[in-house]
Amino acid sequence: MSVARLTTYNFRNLLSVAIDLHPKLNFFVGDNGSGKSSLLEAIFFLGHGKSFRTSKVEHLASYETDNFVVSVKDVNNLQLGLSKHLHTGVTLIKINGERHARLSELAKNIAVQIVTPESFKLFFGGPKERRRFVELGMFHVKHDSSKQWREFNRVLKQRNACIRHNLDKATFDYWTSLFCQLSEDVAEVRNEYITNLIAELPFWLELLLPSIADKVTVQYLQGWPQKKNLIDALSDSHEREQAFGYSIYGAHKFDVKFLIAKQALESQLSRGQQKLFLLALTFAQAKLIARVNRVKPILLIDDIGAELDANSRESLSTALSVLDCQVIITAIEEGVLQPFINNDSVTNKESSKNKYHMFHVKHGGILPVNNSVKIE
Ligand SMILES: Nc1ncnc2c1ncn2[C@@H]1O[C@H](COP(=O)(O)OP(=O)(O)OP(=O)(O)O)[C@@H](O)[C@H]1O
Repeated sequence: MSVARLTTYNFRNLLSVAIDLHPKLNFFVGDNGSGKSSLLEAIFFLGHGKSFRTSKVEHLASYETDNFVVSVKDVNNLQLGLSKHLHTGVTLIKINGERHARLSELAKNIAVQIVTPESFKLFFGGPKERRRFVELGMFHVKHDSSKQWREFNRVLKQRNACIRHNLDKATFDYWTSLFCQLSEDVAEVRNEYITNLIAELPFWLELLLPSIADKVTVQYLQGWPQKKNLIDALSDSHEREQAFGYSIYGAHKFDVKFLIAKQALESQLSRGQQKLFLLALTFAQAKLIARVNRVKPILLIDDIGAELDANSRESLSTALSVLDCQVIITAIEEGVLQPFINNDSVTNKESSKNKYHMFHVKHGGILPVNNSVKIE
């Protein structure tokens, strides 16, 4: 999907927004605290039903308001809307005016990916961000995986309760057996997804980080020792589990490791290079989502100037032109956008006017900049 019109109401500090977006390239420029990330957050919220920076959805409503709305329309007039009423807790999902019960219905029409300065810093630290990244991709590529994942988490909770309360052996064995089976199932689906993702990666690394492209290896760690059955690994670690009070192995403990010439990526690459690596991975995921789901993702890049020098932004601009998705970029200074604005392959060659849309963001208000012409 490519958003033609975005409207928001009572979202963070944004004044009521109703703007027309370019099908490919959009820039939002403004000072710190003007509302740029809030705008990306609104689009992200529509794609995921949650924020990328807080787990408290109530924080998304403008101060002293009780509800907020985000809706979009594409060029074919497909309308998607998501609103939240804080007082009742009700989330309203609408597709072409009709109510739907599940977010997965929205996800069939819209896929949103985001890269922020924080996401790249976290990505190469602990496993939490990498798990979130993989889960996001699987949500769009393997629709049944959400159901399987919910069931897995239900069983994990039961098994953890057995460990914590030291329940009888029969009950414990029952939940352990179910837990192992579901872990194996989840790990298999995930393995297939990660294999497909890794296959897309070299192309984007060649564009963004050519000097290390042929030195990268990616390892999928399933969540328990690779050479052991989960049931054996669990029984060998029974005492440790009891000391911790939760399941120390299983599909929830998966991770993905990135190595450069067999060394951990974070010890080999500079911060800017790590950001380019995460972008390459995000583009690989976007391509996979577009291929399998037949919905082109919308890519949000917050604060494009952070960590990237002019050469890196140049390479990124070339990669974006190949990606062929709608991209929404924020920046504090207009100057950092030059490589994107001047790249003729990124922008529409047929018309020098309809290259991109640029907006200035100020105190929550969003103003289109004149020379970025609206698509009629
Ligand atoms: N629920 C809310 N209602 C109204 N204003 C809010 C709410 N939550 C946050 N704000 C304010 O919204 C402003 C915009 O924040 P936002 O993160 O979107 O800025 P930004 O333009 O991305 O800034 P930066 O360049 O520093 O990242 C901040 O000043 C913040 O205090």
